[in-house]
Amino acid sequence: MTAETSPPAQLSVRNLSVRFRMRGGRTVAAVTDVSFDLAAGECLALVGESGCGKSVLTSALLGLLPGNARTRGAALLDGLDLLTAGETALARTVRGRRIALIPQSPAAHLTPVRTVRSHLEETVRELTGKRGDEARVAAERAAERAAFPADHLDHHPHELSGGLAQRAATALALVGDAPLLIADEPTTGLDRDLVDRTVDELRRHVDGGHGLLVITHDLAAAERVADRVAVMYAGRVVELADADDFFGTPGPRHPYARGLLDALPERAFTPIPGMPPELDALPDGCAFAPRCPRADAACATVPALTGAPGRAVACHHAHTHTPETADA
Ligand SMILES: Nc1ncnc2c1ncn2[C@@H]1O[C@H](COP(=O)(O)OP(=O)(O)OP(=O)(O)O)[C@@H](O)[C@H]1O
Repeated sequence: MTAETSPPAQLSVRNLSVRFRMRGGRTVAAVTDVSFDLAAGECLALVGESGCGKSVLTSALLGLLPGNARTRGAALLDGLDLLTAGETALARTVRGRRIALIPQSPAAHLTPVRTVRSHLEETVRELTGKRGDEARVAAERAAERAAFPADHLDHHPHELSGGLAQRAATALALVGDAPLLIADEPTTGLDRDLVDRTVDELRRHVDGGHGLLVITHDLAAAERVADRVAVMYAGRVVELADADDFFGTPGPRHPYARGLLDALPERAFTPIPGMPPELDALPDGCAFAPRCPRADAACATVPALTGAPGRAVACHHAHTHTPETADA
């Protein structure tokens, strides 16, 4: 898809950076210069190894960063800059209403003394104004969509397995019908059948016109749900690709993204050697260079992300996608 034919962005993130100030003057560069657009009716999957900044990025969008964080850049949601909107606007008009979140640790977001039904009905009342039977039906419908079993609706959070808490969190996020959904590892703790069921429900949500930013380690789930994929490494987006090209032919262009796919058991099952860098001690040039088979002197400078939104890459030695050299 070229920039000219792209649908209008619902969420437009521009040069977003997040820094944490630590004791002793250390700075953690958790997110650096991230830019992407997300349209209504589109799913973007954010993938990358643990600690690369995926959750910090979503916390920044929702105004949920701790006090030692500093942000730069912009994140426009239908024109409202989420980074400068202020806590009152975010709490009253954004969280739950314009952006719903499936959080990474759902059990921690449920109140221990209340049942799942009570959580769901209260959220329905608060976000939609429905009352009584109407609220009950809407709550049960959301539970069903999230594959949360009706006979567990009157259970308390401590009575739920990790997988059930995950599905309760998904139901809660669907209830308000927010135009944008952010799902942070929505399939953790689910077996493969339930992963597929959850992912397919999320896809239906997208096909109904909602935007979805899904963060996942599960590349099979990403392949099933996403229109585009953003690969993060050491706080930066290093590749932004159409999902069909990325998972199929011609495949990823960034050596790190190729390594992620090659590490899958169903592919080459070859792990990427080495470890990601510490985010408070990043190298000067490309952060992937120490692990990269293609690195040379050019990698002493950080490569910019260049190219159309469906095939952008930040690498001095990206794999090329001309018909003759599709595998180069
Ligand atoms: N409050 C904080 N203070 C300092 N550093 C933080 C803070 N929160 C997160 N970080 C650091 O920011 C980096 C990015 O963390 P983040 O949780 O976004 O990674 P992630 O890609 O979501 O990982 P995972 O997939 O394991 O959730 C990590 O190095 C983490 O230690």
